[in-house]
Order: sequence, then C-alpha cells, then structure tokens
Amino acid sequence: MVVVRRRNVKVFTFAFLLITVTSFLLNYTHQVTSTTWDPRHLVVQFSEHVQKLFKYPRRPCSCHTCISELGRSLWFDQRFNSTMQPFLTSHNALIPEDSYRWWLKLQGEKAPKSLNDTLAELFGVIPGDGDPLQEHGSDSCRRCAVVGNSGNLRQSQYGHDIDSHDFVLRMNRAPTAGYESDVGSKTTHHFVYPESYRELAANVSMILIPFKTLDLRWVVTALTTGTINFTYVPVPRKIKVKKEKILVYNPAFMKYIYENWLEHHGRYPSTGLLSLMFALHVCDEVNVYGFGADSKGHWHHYWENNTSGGAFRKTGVHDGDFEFNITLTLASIEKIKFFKGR
Ligand SMILES: CC(=O)N[C@H]1[C@H]([C@H](O)[C@H](O)CO)O[C@](OP(=O)(O)OC[C@H]2O[C@@H](n3ccc(N)nc3=O)[C@H](O)[C@@H]2O)(C(=O)O)C[C@@H]1O
Ligand SMILES: CC(=O)N[C@@H]1[C@@H](O[C@@H]2O[C@H](CO)[C@H](O)[C@H](O)[C@H]2O)[C@@H](O)[C@@H](CO)O[C@H]1O
Repeated sequence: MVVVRRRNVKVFTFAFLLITVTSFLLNYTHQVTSTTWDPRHLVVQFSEHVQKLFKYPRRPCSCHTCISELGRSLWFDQRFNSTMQPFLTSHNALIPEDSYRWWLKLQGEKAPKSLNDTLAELFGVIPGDGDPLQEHGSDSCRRCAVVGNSGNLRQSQYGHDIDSHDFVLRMNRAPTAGYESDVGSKTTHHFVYPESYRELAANVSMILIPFKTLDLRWVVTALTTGTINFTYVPVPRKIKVKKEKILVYNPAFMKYIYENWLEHHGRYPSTGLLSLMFALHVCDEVNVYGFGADSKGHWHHYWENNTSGGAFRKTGVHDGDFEFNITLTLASIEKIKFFKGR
C-alpha cells in the first residue's frame, strides 16, 4: 500500500515538473527572439514567470484596459460586483426574496399576480436564453457606446464615432432617423419599458426593464392577445418585435445598482443609469454619449422639446445629480469615457 502511494507521488511530481517546465519553455521561446541557454538565466526567468502568474492572473479582455479589472480604484472596487447577473433568463428566474420585496415597492402594485406564474408564462413565450453579448472571451475587446437621450447630442457630430462601436445601446423613445450625424444609425440593444416602448428595427435586441409585474405580463399579451393597453398611462396593445429578440433586465441587478452605486438616492435608478451599469458589466470598454441635463437640471431630449423633462425632480423618482456624479466619477478614474456633447 505504502509503496503504491509513494509511486503515485513520484509519478505526480514528475508529471507536474514536466508540464511546468514545458509550459515555461514554450512561453519563453515565444517571448524572446535570441535565446540564451545559460541555465542560471533560465532559472531566473522561470521564477519571474511563476511570480507573474500569481501576481497578474489572466487578463479578462484584450483591450488596453478592461473595465472588470480591479485594483485601480478603491471606490470602484467597493461597488462593482461581477457576479451580479444583468439578465433574467429561464435558467436564473428565481429572484431572491429581498430583491423581490424591494422591486414590488417601486411602483406600488396593489395586488400583483404571482411572479413565478408570470415568469413561467413569459418564458413560455420568449426563449429566455440570455444574450451572446454576455459571452466574454479574454481574447476579445468589446467596445460599447451607451447613448442617453440628452439634448446635448444636438449638433454634436458624434454619429460616426458612436457607430464605430461593436455594441450601441439606446433607450426609450430615442430615434436615429433624421439625427444620424449626431447620434449615429447603429443600434444593437434598446432598453424600454411598456410606457416608453417604440418599434425597433428587426435586428435590434429589445431589453425590457420591468418595474412591476404588469410589465412582464404586458410583454406576453403584447405578443399574443393584446389585452393590456393601460398601466399608469396608455401602452401599446401589440408590439412587432420578434420574441427571439426580447431580453429581460434582472430586478435583482436593479437593486444591486440602487444599493451599491446609488447608495439609496432617489426612489430607483433611471433608465440611463441602468443602461450604463449594464454596459459596465458586459462590455470591456464603455463610451458614454447623451448624458447631461440642461441649465435648469431637466432631462431635455435631442429630438423634441419635452416640457416634462423636469418631472423626475419634482416627484423624486430619480436623483439626477447623484447619478450624474457617478458617471463623472467613472470617467475620472478612466473606467468609461464621457462625451459631453454641446
Ligand atoms: C416625464 C418622464 O417621466 N420622463 C422620464 C422619461 C420618460 O418616461 C421616457 O422618456 C418616455 O419615453 O424616461 C426617463 O429618461 P429619458 O427617456 O428622458 O432619458 C433617458 C436617460 O438619458 C439620460 N438623460 C436624458 C436627458 C438628459 N438631458 N440628460 C440625461 O442624462 C438619463 O440618464 C435618462 O435616464 C428614464 O426612463 O430614465 C426618465 C424621465 O424622467
Ligand atoms: C415623473 C415620475 O415620477 N413619474 C412616475 C413614473 O416614473 C417613471 O417610471 C418609468 C418606468 O415606468 C421610468 O422609470 C421613468 O424614468 C420614471 O420617470 C412611475 O413611477 C409611475 C408609477 O405609477 O408614477 C409616475 O408618477
């Protein structure tokens, strides 16, 4: 018995040394052009190589810097939680009880239908597979543009720049037609809720942000019976988007943003902050356009004169100033680039 065990230890040690030395030599010959076979030099290189492996684990992406790399800013590291899942899928459709209770209060639903039944119905209609956007490869660099709806995009001429990204995220009623030179024409993902829905081009993924159970039920009826046409305002009975293109924002991820990033400011995060945080978690590089209030602190739009742009300040639903500071801080620590417009 003891002999067999000793032999196993020897075989294991030999195999370990063989693999380590071979991998080192392979790596070494890739790195240097003129090889010196001085054994002392090799030993030094070998020990440096092992130290590096422990000090700097494999980089998560191939960009110059990757957002999810920690160790650059304590402020960021204390808030960013890479384990949080931005999408609700048929595989993770169990929302933790505390997140569910928090979420139920957002729009004070009086008698919500069972969430489990609603989700079962929803994922019976849409696939609920998640998004290939999330499949991170350490050999790729995902460049994302998050485009908010600010009037500061007017005459910005950012269109070409925005379209150069791999992923372009837009939100609510934002149009591109007629505004291409300022906002671009490419959209890969569009964030909406029933009250802000607009028809999307066939290749665009719709990300539903549910603020209440009724929003999840609305997706089902809007693709089938068309029975829901009112929430707190009129909403479209039917939508044309293909069910395969519909993704669902995770309420637990919303709560994470509210607690870790917003530090409980406002009643819940705005669509702009939800989109920006989503991008921080699924992209390697994030460039931000169309964020910034007008001189009165109102959220003016680039395509219309929206007179209710200051309503969020009166109701306190969002803390626009605190949100804007988060964006500016992210830019100051070089986690994102912020394009201020005009
Ligand atoms: C009257 C009202 O309720 N307005 C809200 C509207 C409205 O419901 C939709 O536009 C309908 O399509 O939606 C919101 O926001 P809204 O659709 O205006 O803008 C989306 C996000 O862009 C950023 N923004 C916008 C304008 C501006 N001048 N500066 C900005 O920084 C913000 O991050 C903002 O979140 C929303 O969903 O968040 C929040 C707004 O408060
Ligand atoms: C201006 C305001 O406070 N309106 C609220 C409305 O808020 C809006 O909700 C949207 C999602 O449905 C989205 O979050 C947008 O950014 C908010 O302005 C709702 O909370 C609504 C619920 O009944 O109450 C309105 O007064």
